[in-house]
Amino acid sequence: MELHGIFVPLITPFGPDREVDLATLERLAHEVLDDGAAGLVALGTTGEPGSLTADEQEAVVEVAARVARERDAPLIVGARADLARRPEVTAALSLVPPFVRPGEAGVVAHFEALAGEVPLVIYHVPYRTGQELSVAAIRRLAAIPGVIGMKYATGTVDVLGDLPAGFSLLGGDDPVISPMLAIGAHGGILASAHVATRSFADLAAAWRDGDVARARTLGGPLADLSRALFAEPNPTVIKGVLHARGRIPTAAVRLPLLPATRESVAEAGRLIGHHLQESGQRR
Ligand SMILES: O=C(O)C1=N[C@H](C(=O)O)C[C@H](O)C1
Repeated sequence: MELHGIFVPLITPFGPDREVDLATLERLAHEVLDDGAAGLVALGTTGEPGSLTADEQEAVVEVAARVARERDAPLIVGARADLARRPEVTAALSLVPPFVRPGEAGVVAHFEALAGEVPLVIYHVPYRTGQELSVAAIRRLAAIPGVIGMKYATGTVDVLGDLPAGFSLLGGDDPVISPMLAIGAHGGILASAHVATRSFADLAAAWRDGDVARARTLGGPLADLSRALFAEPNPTVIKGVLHARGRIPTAAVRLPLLPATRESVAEAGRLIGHHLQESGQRR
């Protein structure tokens, strides 16, 4: 199974009392699919899963699964492997074991033991986990039956060479998605794509189709936009912007996150407003 295109890791919208707003979550999920997202991610980092109760996590996955079913869209679920055992779930997003730094052999053994019932997309994000992986280790992981892809977020663009057929490389660092797609990534998991989703989807399509001129035209402005959206811890600025644009009822986040500053939200909002106007998009 190959995963292509742009997956949006959904934020978790909160209401005035910081309660999870499931109706808004459902609308957001439909909106990004309407605008060209290839699929959804529930309970990615962007969804603040560590700040949700077990019941809230289940409710979020329930909503995402309903939308995925209705729209026949792929769904990747992070945070809890048990929630990925649903017919609507395409794969579990499974983090390289954080903090422990088990070494490459340990990481490979971990995923060999984990792979089975639910297809896995490995989330490689060394600046969060503390565990680097060489190209050789990534190739060993890609060869494990049941591992169908990797969300690659090293902060840089690395050439990984030929990976097994059916293994999907998905960029996970928003500002460098264009160069990642240029060197062969199949798509991306991008919180930035909550806004200007159509442009991110077009960027992935342009690189896939070899339309380099179009890809270059889109890649620069989208990198600037992503940098502005990540000026403070994710998803604080994105929530600020979505709120300012009337798409979610509050910009609230839960601790340990604090709301983004007015300046960061204003700067990201300015770039987004400009991009949407230029490209004739509504959101
Ligand atoms: O939620 C995710 O999955 C993502 N997490 C990354 C992060 O917060 O560092 C960013 C990426 O856009 C999606």
